[in-house]
Amino acid sequence: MNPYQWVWQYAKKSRWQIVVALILIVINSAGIVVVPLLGGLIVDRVINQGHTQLLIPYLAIMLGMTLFRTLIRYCYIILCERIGQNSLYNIRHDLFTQLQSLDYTFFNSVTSGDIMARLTGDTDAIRHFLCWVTYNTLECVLWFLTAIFVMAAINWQLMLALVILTPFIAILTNRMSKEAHSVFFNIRQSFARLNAMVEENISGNRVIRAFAREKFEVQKFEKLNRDYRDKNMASAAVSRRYLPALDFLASLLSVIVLLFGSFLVINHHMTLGALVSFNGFLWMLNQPMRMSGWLINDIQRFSAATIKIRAMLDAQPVIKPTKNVAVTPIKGEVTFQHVDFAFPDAPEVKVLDDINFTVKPGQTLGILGETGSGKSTLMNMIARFYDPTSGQVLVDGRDVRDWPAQVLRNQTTIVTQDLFLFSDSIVDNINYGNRQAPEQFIREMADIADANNFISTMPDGYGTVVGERGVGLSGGQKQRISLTRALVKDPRILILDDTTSALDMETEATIQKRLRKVTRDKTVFIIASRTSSLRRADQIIVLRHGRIVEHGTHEDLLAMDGYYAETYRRQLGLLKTAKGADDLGKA
Ligand SMILES: Nc1ncnc2c1ncn2[C@@H]1O[C@H](COP(=O)(O)OP(=O)(O)OP(=O)(O)O)[C@@H](O)[C@H]1O
Repeated sequence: MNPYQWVWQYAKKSRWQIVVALILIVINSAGIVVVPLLGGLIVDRVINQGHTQLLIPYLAIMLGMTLFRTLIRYCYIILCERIGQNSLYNIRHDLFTQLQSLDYTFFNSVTSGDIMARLTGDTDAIRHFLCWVTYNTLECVLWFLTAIFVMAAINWQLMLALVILTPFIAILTNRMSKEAHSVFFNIRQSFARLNAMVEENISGNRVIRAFAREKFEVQKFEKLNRDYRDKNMASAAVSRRYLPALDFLASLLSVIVLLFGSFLVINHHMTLGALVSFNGFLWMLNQPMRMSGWLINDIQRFSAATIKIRAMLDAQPVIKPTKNVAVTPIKGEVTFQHVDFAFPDAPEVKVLDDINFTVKPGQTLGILGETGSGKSTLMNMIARFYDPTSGQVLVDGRDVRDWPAQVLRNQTTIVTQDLFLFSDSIVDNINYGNRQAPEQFIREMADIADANNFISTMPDGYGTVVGERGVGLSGGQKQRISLTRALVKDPRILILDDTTSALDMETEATIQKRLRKVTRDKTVFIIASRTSSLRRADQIIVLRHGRIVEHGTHEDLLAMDGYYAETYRRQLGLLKTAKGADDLGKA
């Protein structure tokens, strides 16, 4: 499908408006011939033959026609704007809906700046095409054809003299179109890189300030900014090369008309009025030639934009939706059977290697492992954010690929390390997964997560609006709000990925104690680096390089005297030291 067929899918929803706009454009272009024709008649009949009584009617018709055409042009410009905006509304809708259906694999491979470029700059190029380029191109084509037809009717020899230039115009516009295509694609890529950098700079502003790297950031921006400017200059260079030539050819038309036209008038092959009319039509050939360069640029910008937008619309989620499965309530038993996993961009690196375990509803599985050992990836497989490369993940004995993703995700909640809060009120952040949650329930859950106290002391309590990504809250406060949000959703499977790492041990212990009460019938996974958070789990696994190297209860693992036991002893030792120091301080 070429870019025009693709955009037609959206534009055709306004097909009646398009038909009306087309009719109006044709009427307007036909009406354009009246003024030059009357100009010729005024010379021949009023000036040469002395029919002065005709001057006022001719002028009145000229004025009336000009007003009529202005009105008609106004109407189709409005219509084109409407068609363009409506099409764009649907394109944006499809893009955003598609964005929601894409999975982690897509977001791992595209920067948010690039996505933003598609949703803003690229859609604007399409709007400009539909709202402006279309009717201007159509006008140019119609004027050009009408002019050729009418001018040939006035004097075909003179018209033939002008046709000599046509091959040159065709060669120039064709060459310009080809060069402009790659130039605009490069501009588009450069704009996406610039956007991505600015987006990252804004999200990472705290890190930049903390490391005092503002100058470095400015230099980084300057490099991309320069690249963007240079790419735009390259586009200007294409215009510079071709537009003067097109302008020259357009001006050459006047020279040919005056030269050859005067010769025809002098030799009585043409009246002076006919030459005036002919000359009056000349701008209808000139104008399209001059405009063609600009229109080609805009068409190529549109074409480059559609490539990026269509790539996003055509992207397929790696996680395929499940078809025709009976939906039953989830109980929460989770089984991993010989699960291997590698990311698509590094298929040779096994991030998970032969993982096996079963967790029953009501049980808790603790996970310990060095950083990068695969803990978060393992958890992401339960709600099917990734599918195993081999082996099976089962929920209630059924492969997760046979559960509708919506059902699975509704009943599985992950409190991720990357705490994300919307710039909304605290209550709207908390009930994000359960909009109908009663106020009392929200407060109870907030109490369990030890969030109720600090939320109640905030200026507007639960109605307090937090900044973007939770700005204005401490790391521990964000963790507690995220935990409350997960509890309010009341899922069957709860995954806590280092959720209480920012809290002091005492608060963490209190939360864990309260949590046990509400998670009695749930399946809980706790990823933690403190063994104190894991010791009460029914089973604990230790991951190393994606493999389970230890598996059992707290006591089993201590008896094994491996990584867990060593970590436990080290942390206990630290604890004792801290307590000893505390006692010393008190003394
Ligand atoms: N999108 C990705 N593409 C390729 N490799 C990835 C991707 N995400 C993570 N990895 C790699 O997979 C491995 C496991 O990552 P994972 O986030 O699961 O570790 P983790 O044990 O949760 O670490 P941490 O304790 O630091 O959170 C790491 O080596 C990491 O570099």
